[in-house]
Amino acid sequence: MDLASVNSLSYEDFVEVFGNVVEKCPIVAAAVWSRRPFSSLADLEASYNDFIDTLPESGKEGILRLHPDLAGRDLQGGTLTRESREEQGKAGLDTLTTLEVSRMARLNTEYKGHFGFPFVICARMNDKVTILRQLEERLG
Ligand SMILES: NC(=O)N[C@H]1NC(=O)NC1=O
Repeated sequence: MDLASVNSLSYEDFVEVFGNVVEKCPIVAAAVWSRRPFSSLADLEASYNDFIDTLPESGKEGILRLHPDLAGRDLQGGTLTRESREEQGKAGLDTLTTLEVSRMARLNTEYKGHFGFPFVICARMNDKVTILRQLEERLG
């Protein structure tokens, strides 16, 4: 889809295409549609970033809270979005041992109890070793 096509999308179609750029937050796409026409892909990306940056802390925390746990019940239950399924799969989180799943669940629960939102990391740029290391480091 070229830029002219993106800029000519109805807001319904724009949300259909770009609604999960921010995991489970189609409202961001619905809001960003108002900023068209986009002069480039970078401009579209910047529009997303600008919208999120202007949210109050509670709004940013709300976006984090809609992220599925890594190797969590959504992955185990097959209810991840396509994007998250691919991302978590690339990190090898879909082939953890039972013991590793339990350890992730315990650490995720501890993290959410401490911070009030889930541990969020770019899974496709990590693997199960670095993800577990980062999770433990952030818990201190
Ligand atoms: N909790 C968390 O980081 N989840 C997201 N990260 C990612 O790359 N894919 C996800 O599902």
